Amino acid sequence: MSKMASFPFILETNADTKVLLLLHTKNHHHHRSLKFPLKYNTMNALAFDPSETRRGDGRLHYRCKRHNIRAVGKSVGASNEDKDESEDADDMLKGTIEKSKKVIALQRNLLQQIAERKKLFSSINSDSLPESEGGSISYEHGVKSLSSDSKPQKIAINRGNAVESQSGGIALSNDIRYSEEEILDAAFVGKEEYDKLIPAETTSSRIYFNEQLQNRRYETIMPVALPNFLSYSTKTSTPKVENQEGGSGLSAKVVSNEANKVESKDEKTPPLAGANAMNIILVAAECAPWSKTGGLGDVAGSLPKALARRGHRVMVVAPRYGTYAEPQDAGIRKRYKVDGQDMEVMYFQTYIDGVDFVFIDNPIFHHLEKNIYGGNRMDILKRMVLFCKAAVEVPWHVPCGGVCYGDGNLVFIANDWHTALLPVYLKAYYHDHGLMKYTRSVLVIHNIAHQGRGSVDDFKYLDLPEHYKEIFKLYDPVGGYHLNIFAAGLKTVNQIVTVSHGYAWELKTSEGGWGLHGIINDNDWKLRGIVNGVDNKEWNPRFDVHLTSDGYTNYSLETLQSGKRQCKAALQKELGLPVRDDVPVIAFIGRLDQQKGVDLIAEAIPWMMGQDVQLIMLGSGRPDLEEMLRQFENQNHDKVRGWVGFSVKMAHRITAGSDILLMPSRFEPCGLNQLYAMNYGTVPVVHAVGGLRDTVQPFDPFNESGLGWTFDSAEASKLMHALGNCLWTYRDYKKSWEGLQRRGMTQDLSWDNAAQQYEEVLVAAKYQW
Ligand SMILES: Nc1ncnc2c1ncn2[C@@H]1O[C@H](COP(=O)(O)OP(=O)(O)O[C@H]2O[C@H](CO)[C@@H](O)[C@H](O)[C@H]2O)[C@@H](O)[C@H]1O
Repeated sequence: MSKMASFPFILETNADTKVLLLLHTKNHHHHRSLKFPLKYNTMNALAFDPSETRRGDGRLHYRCKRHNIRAVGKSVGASNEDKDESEDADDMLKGTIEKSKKVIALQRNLLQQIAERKKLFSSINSDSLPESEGGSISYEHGVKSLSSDSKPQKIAINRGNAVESQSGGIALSNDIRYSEEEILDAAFVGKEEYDKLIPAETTSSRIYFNEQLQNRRYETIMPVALPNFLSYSTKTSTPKVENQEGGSGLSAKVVSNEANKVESKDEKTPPLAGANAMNIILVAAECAPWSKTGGLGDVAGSLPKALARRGHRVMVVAPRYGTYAEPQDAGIRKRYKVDGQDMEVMYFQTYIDGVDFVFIDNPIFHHLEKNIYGGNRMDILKRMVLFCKAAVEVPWHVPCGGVCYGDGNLVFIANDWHTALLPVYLKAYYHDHGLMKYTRSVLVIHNIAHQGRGSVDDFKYLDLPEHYKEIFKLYDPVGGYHLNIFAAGLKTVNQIVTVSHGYAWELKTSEGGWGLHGIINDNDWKLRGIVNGVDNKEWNPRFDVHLTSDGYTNYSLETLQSGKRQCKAALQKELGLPVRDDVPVIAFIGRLDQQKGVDLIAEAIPWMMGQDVQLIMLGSGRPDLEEMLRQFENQNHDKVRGWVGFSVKMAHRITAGSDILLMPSRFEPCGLNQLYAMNYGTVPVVHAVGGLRDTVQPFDPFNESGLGWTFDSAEASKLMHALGNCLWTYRDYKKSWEGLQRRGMTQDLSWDNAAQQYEEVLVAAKYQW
């Protein structure tokens, strides 16, 4: 040390003086003691407390109370001993610089990987990417190739495994999970530990960081800071980085800024499925927008896209009921036997939003788009036998993007009784013969009320070995033994999902299981409830294409009041109702059958008509209920509109233009309309059952919380009571009403949440034997 200033003092600089610092840091969580050399000019701003400074053992001891730092200083060149220590210090300094460089290189590498993953996501996810990236994008039989001037790369979707980046970044085999402590310690540990922590093949490894770590704010006085690159899909603050050496040519701050840029481009990107990425084929009797009679169509059209966004290779297989614009003939013909008759199928396919849509074509499906489940029992059964037989072989026969999915790392998602034969065929035709060994299946229950029941004799149409008959046989106290397709599917499949937690519970009761509760209880170990999501492209007031004409308008949370008012006026005008902003508009949308509780509305109509309200009902189904709707309108022409039919456009417009959505369902596995309603600032009044109970938290006026009104049993009086309270709040408590609307609109109802949970089920199925 060249000189000591008078106290209190600031350490003065001198070119060849080094200070060996013994650092004791302390915070609420841990004590750390570490040793490393610094050039003393890095700390020349530290004021030391004179009372703590003392001289002894030939070295200078300083203590800084404010920073809780003790310093032991030595002059370089003062003696041999000093020299040794100084050289030690030099070595340590060099070591630290080396480590810093390595960590910065690691950061740069990881940032590249992050950027590539982001691109991969965007390319799967977004149609608008080509413009925003300034590159070009081409779909070539499902292989999406993306080129941009700055960073040419090709992303190929691979057979048998999910996603691979050919530009060398992402893929691969090793899973390394770093805990928070490990990352923090990376800056402190010695070389051996450091090398253990960051293996040489890091660049070809998947690196995961737990969420806590991603969200944490890090500040450290160490020269190397790691944290910002850890925040892949969540926001973090920029860490404080003090890189004194700067020898790498890339400052950590630059690295951090790049990470922020990458992040801000697409903040809501969900995480990749990572090592869980697999091939998924969802098989359903309907798929929106091509075919839809209700919620199943919506789910088949939306869930696969959310799974694809997670990095899975995803296909939807549905029957081709009509002539669709996008899907093209894949040029493949296969024959299947149904009831002893050879039937040839063709395959039409298209690739949209990262999903392969394959439609199975045969004349028995034609002209049924408006009557998917129409015809007699045998007609439906034959359609479903053909459909399931063909669907289970699609991964072999239909090359999507030039490459078939294959049967390794493959999971089928079957839906409701219509496709419950698929897991049975998978087992009987393939697994039992050592084929498709690694293919698994999941069965989703959207509605247990429809089960594919028939006479036991119908078993012969299923084309299965005789010993399979037993799993189809079910005893019914009324009808005796019968054939039950849902029952066989539930027993055979690897995992079962239903569309809400509440319904998962109800299915196990004799009231909710519709005769299948015994089987569901037996298979409880493989049952899970996952609440449906909302397709935020389709059902979003901000982008809704049905709100762009006829006086309607798109709106968002910010423009909720004016936007909704305009939509309400447009709806009243379109339906010929008095255009009044102050009258509450109550809506019902749904299939007209016993399930939806339309009869409860009928009972409540006289009371409702005594109120100053407007009621709009849209539905189709049972002829007697359709007639009832017409009557409501005829008898209350100034207040009621009963639209009989199936109109997607009107469903959207009614959801946007109404104030209240009524869902008095007797049972409701999930219910999508109440979710759509909340997304549009329309307040739901529902029977608290199944998914309705799960998704509509009752309004609490004392705490200004909740999302709508619920009633606890399917009775008209309860409906009136709940609706009465709702109307009262609408009229007299505007602030509370706005709160309800806002809370509804700000929920995250996206499919991404559900997709993540589905992924867990698919993984469970994959590792099930
Ligand atoms: N007349 C009409 N015109 C236009 N659109 C109409 C319509 N009638 C109904 N829809 C639309 O069909 C869908 C109905 O979905 P739901 O989930 O409410 O009921 P559904 O009983 O069909 O579905 C079953 O499967 C879904 C999906 O899992 C579960 O949510 C649900 O509880 C279960 O009963 C909505 O998109 C709705 O707008």
